[in-house]
Formats: sequence, C-alpha cells, structure tokens
Amino acid sequence: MDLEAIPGVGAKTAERLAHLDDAERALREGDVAALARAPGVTEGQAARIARGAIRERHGDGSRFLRTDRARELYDDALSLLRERAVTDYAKRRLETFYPSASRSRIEEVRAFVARATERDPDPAVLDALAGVAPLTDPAGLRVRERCLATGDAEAYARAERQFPELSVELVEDAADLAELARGYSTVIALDEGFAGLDLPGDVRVLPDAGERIDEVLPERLLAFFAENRERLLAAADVHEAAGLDSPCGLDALRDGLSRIEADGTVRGDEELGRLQDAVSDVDAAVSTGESVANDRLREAIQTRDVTIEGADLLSLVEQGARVDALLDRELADEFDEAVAAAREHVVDALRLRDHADLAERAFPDDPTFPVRSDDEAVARLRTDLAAARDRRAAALKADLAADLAALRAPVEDLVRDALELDVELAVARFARDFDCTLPAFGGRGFEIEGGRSPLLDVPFEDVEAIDYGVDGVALLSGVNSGGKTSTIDLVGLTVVLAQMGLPVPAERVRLERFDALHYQAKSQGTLDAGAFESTLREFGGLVTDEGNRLVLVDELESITEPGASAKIIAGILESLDEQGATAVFVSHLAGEIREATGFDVQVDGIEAVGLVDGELEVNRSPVKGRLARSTPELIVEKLATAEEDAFYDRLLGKFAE
Ligand SMILES: Nc1ncnc2c1ncn2[C@@H]1O[C@H](COP(=O)(O)OP(=O)(O)OP(=O)(O)O)[C@@H](O)[C@H]1O
Repeated sequence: MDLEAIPGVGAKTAERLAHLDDAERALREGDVAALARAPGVTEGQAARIARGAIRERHGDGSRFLRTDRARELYDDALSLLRERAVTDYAKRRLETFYPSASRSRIEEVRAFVARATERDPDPAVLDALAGVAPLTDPAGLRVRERCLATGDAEAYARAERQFPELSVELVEDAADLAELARGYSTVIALDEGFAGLDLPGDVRVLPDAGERIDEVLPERLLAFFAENRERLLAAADVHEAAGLDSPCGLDALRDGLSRIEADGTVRGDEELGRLQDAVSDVDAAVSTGESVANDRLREAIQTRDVTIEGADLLSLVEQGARVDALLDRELADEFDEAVAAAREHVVDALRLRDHADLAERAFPDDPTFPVRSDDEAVARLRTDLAAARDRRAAALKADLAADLAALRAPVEDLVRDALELDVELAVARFARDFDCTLPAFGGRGFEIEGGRSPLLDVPFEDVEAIDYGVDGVALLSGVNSGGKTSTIDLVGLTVVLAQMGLPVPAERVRLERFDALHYQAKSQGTLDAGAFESTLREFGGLVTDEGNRLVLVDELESITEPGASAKIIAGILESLDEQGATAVFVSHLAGEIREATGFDVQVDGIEAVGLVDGELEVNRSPVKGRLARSTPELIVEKLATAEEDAFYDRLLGKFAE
C-alpha cells in the first residue's frame, strides 16, 4: 500500500507508519490507537491520517464543509458524539466520521450505525469502559542477569536488534563463555558450535533464540501483561457486561494476570520467596552464626580450668603457637560444637536446602577464637544463592510466559473490540438522547419532519419540533427571536449528520445527497467597504462553483444598507436558482428582496400566533409561502386593536400598503 497516497501523509509520516506491524489494517479499520503507536504520531494526527485513508478508499477528495459556520456545525456534531464516549480512544475515533459527498462512505457508516444503535448502553458496560485504554508496549525494560553470546558478527547485530533488553556479547571460545557464566546467571549462546561443551554455570545453546523470544526473554511478555493489567481486566469486564464474544478465555486471562506482580515478576512462589529472602539475609545470618559460636566458646572457656604441663607450655611458646592451638588441643570438642552451631544457625535462618554444604564452608574447621566466617566462602554462598534465585525466577517467568503467550494476540482484539464498542455506544446514546432516525437520501433539497435541534440554549425536552423543507431557493422570514437562525442551524446540522452517515434528530428526514454545505452566519454589523467587497467575492465564488450545494445564509442584509442589500441578495438568489442549488436565506427584508428578484422566489415565514403577556407566541415551523409579519407590525396591530386611536390605525395602514 502506498502510504503517501493518503491525503495528509507525507514521506516522513509514511516512514513512521511503516514501523507498525500492520499499518494497512489499522488504516482500513480507522484504528486510531494502532496508528498512534507509530513513533512520533500523536493521537490527533492518527485521527487525521485515518480520515485521510477513508477518503482515499472512497475516492472522496472533495471538501464538504465550505465555510466557518459549516465547520462549526460539524464541530458541534462531533462534540455531541464525543460527550457520549467514555474512552479517549473513542473520542478520537469519532473524529474519523466526517460529512462526505461519497455515497459509499455514507453507506459504510450507515451500516456501522445500524449495528451501533442495536447496542444497549448499559451503565455496567460504561463503568467498565472507564478502565479501558489502548494497550501500550513497556519501554526501557532491561534484563541484567541474562546475556546472549555469539562469535558471529551478523548474529551479533541481529541479536542486538531483536533483544534490545539483553546484553549481547561477542565471544571467541568456550573460555569466554565460561567467563561470562561467572557474571550472568544464564548465558545463551547463539552458535551451534558451542553445543555439547561442559561449562560451569547455566549456559544454554539456542541458535534459534530469535524464534523463541518468549522463552529467551519471558520478561518482555510479562512486562507487557503487567503494564496493561488494569486495561485488560477492564476490557474483560466490558466483554462480560456487554455479552460480547471474547477472543480469548477470560478466566485464563484473569488467572494469568493474577500471577504477575506489577514489576513483571511472578507472584506467589514459595521457593522463589525463600531464595530471595536467603540472598538478602546471608550477611545477617552469617554474622549471627559467628555470635552463636563465639558465645558458646566464650562460655565454655570461662567455665573451664585449663591445665597444662610446663613442658608442653614451653614447647608451644617455643613454636610460636598462639593460644588457638591451645584451644584446639584443650577444647576441640567445644570448638567443633560451636562451629556446628554456627553452621546450623545459617542453614536454619536461611532455610537452606541444596546450599547447606556451601553454608557449612562459611565457617572453617580450623579453630580460631573468636570464630570468624570465611569471606570467600560467604561470597560464594551469596553468588550461588543469587544464581539459584535468578534461575528459579527465570523458570517461573518462562512457565507463565508460555501460558500467556497464547493470549498475546487475542488480547489485542479484546481491547480493540471493547474500545470499538465505546464508539458504537457513543453513537447509540446520541441516537437515543436526541430521538434520532436514519435519514433517507433522494429527491431534491431537504424535508425535515419533527426536527429538534440539540444545539439550542433550552433543555432538549423543551425544544419544539419543527417541520421544514425546501426544494430550490427560499427566503425565510419571521418575527424577531422566532427561531429563524435556529431553523437553519437545524437544517445545517441535520445535513452534516446525514452526510456523516449518522442518524439525525428528527422524526423523519429526506434529503438530496449534497456535494457541499455553505453556511454564511449572520455578520456582527455593517461591514466596511473592504470586508463588504470580500464577502461579495465569496458569493461570487459560491455561485460559480460546481455541484449541488446547500446554501444557508443568515441575515446577509446586515452587511450593508437595507436598500442595497435587498438588490444584492436578489441577484445572488437568481444565480443560485439558475444553478438548481438548494438555498435558504434568512432575512428581515424578505418582502423587499422578493420585489427585487427576477423569479418567483419562495418566501416562508415563522409566524407569531399572538402576544401573550408581552411575549410573542410563535409557531416555530416555517409556514410555506407565507411572508411572516414582523414584530413591529404585530405590536402596532395590537395597539390599534386595543386603543381607539387614529394614530395607530394610520401606522397599521402603512404596513398594508
Ligand atoms: N424550536 C425551538 N424550540 C424551543 N425554543 C426555540 C426554538 N427555536 C428557537 N427557540 C428559542 O428562541 C430563541 C431565538 O431563536 P433564534 O435566534 O433562532 O431566532 P431568530 O428568529 O433567528 O432571531 P433574530 O430575528 O433575532 O435573528 C432561541 O435562542 C431559543 O431559545
């Protein structure tokens, strides 16, 4: 796959993605987490890359959102979805949904939505999802008690690449290997030529070490499971709570995870614990052993009268013998007992079994007083115990790694499925929360029945449903605050969601598959000459664009003086009408614009049905073909009816002219 063919992927990003095991799958499935595992690729970039890959797959190169306000509506739609996702992954993954003009892309998402909306957003599942996150590869693992050894430069380079966690040593002969075995608990020789040698220590010959990674370096697998333990347990809970088919046995996974400590060592082995304690207690046990022996001897000496004949004493002194020799001669039994007691103490205190011999050697047979341990023998005991501890730990790790190895690939799916479920549940919750339906594509323009915008400043349950449809070009008139802007917002949001392939907040919607959405928001006041000119240029570009567009424009008249605006808007409407575009222009000057337009432009109106306590009561659904009366007209009418005053009648008459 040519990664650089994906929009937004340059040579550098392509190179980064090439580090992934399966970049193609990740791109195909929009797996943002897998893409973000590429070195130097952030989650935000990963979402953009995934979106680019989708576009490429559907040959969808066009931009659908053509204005800032159109993009804002998309952002709003995304926020509504993202708020309903639990995991950061799902929030990112939702960004791969975008409004598209491509039929196949829209169909693809609609198929996803059909699955998603069947999901039940059970609170137990949402709770469990809180602990799920993409799996990570532990960094900085270093194993110091084991090394690889080879005499071959190529094998050396390969081993360095395959096992960055281990030291790789170059050796020439068996003597070199033996030397290494003194410093490492285990030496793994990579050359067949070393087979059959009888070397001290733990030296193994494994020419195919590169294919037996879990055996040679179980720490890598264990560190992976230790580091991801909480996420895996949470993903297992999600599968159970949601009743999803699991790609691996959840009990076996939980059991395996319960056997690893957070640091990747194996939990709960009595023998390993014994050896660990023994290594750390050697010095203390030996020194207590010395005290035990010396206390005994001291006592024996104190309670003993030593008789020695003068000739013997003389001969001892002449030989230069120390008092120890005297002890040897006189207290041989006591001395033996004292040393035996010291040895017994060490063997007991360290709970030694196979190392009892070595422990005995820690106290020399030759009598001395005070009794002193043999430093060399103690060092040997310490080294041997440490090697036994490391061998035991390595064997346990290898056993557990062998059990967990079968789960390594399935847990990737386990977590991915849980995270994808979160994406589906976010869509399902969005659809439920806003009473959504899947829209139907076809015909011209759009037709919304019972549409309720989730973007209003009132609680969703208080939003009044709107029916509105336009086929061609229309002016939308209406009283102040009647809901004109809200109506075109609803139209824009509905079209954006529909073309993302998502359900829309309405009872029923039919729409044409548009190529682009232009939404011109209300300007904040009269524009200066320069800004006015550039706005006109934008419309100039808009009316010469190709394709079937939906154009939504809010009170364009506010950009300049009313008389001129009406003429300009009329001209724009004519051009759009000639092109067969669908357009809704919200305006307070609908009457004037209609006058100035060279075709019979449709005018719809959001009408006030009356004034209640000084407040307008509004029918939020635009009435087709009706120019809505303005708020001032309604107030004048009210005054004219209430007060018998010719002045108000005159004003009202002006509206009728
Ligand atoms: N369908 C609806 N259901 C409930 N409330 C609505 C609805 N539509 C609009 N409103 C309320 O009316 C307010 C005004 O709506 P909006 O700004 O769309 O009116 P407008 O006709 O564009 O006003 P203006 O003429 O001042 O531009 C909204 O802020 C909202 O509180």
